[in-house]
Amino acid sequence: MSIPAAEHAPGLAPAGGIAARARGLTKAYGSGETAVLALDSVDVDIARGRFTAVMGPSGSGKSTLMHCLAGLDTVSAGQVWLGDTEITGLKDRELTRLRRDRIGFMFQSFNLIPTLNAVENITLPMDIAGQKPDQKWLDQVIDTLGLRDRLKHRPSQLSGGQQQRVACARALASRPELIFADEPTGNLDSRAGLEVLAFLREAVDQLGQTVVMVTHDPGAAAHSDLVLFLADGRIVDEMERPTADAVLERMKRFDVIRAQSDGGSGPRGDSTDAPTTGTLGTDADGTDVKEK
Ligand SMILES: Nc1ncnc2c1ncn2[C@@H]1O[C@H](COP(=O)(O)OP(=O)(O)OP(=O)(O)O)[C@@H](O)[C@H]1O
Repeated sequence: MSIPAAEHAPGLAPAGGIAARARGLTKAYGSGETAVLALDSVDVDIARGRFTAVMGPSGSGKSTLMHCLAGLDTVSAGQVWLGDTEITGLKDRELTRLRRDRIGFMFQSFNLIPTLNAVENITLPMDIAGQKPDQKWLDQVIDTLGLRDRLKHRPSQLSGGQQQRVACARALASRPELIFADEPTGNLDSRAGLEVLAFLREAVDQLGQTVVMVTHDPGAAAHSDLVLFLADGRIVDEMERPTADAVLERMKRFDVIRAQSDGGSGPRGDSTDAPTTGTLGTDADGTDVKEK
């Protein structure tokens, strides 16, 4: 169930360690009549050691939020911190190093190097950085992800789910402060998607990692501890201990509001990706494959 607004503003952590935070985060694309306000003065805390999902209709600003929090995109106004480091204002070079050393990434397309085998892909970012992996940690990650007997395989010799597990291990290898996953199950069938979600969950529960995942899928969001809901570039709600059904119900309300306000179309994209009951179908806890 949604947390009543009276307790604290949606997106702000009540207590505990903060892995990343933003204040007044604003991102505009373009200028003049074609300008789009992708993020509208967002205040958000990402709690350390938790699994946070970000949901919202298409064009609501989910990817932009992730990119700005991860230092992959510049902001128009406001401030972003990773831990105690303010990243807004860092030079490109410093940002590159910060991303490399302190953040792990997973994307819908697994982004593995086809000519490298699994273990080479996993350690590639650290190799590029000239860092030696902590072998004990690496072993733990590899075993947690069930990749021990696949380490010498190239991506083409692995299933989609296994490839995403390699990408997950690559994101975890340097023991980053924060892992950003953008639709990590978007290219997987529901079984492989479930597997990856379970591993992300384990990364949080057993390895103490912090994960932020953008998703369109209520079933995927149900694996998180907290769902942040974005609409029109703002965090409008949050849900602790989400279930797929509760997330789906919340997403449907965006459809209703949109239908009431603009008849179903607007400047931020002319469709919502809030799933219908049908997309959940057989796997309320699973994932559905979404075209982007
Ligand atoms: N590079 C860009 N140039 C111009 N507008 C952009 C750019 N990137 C995003 N936008 C706009 O900013 C808004 C937010 O986009 P964003 O991709 O963050 O939304 P999203 O919630 O991730 O959408 P989706 O669920 O469809 O992936 C949209 O209106 C989008 O059209």
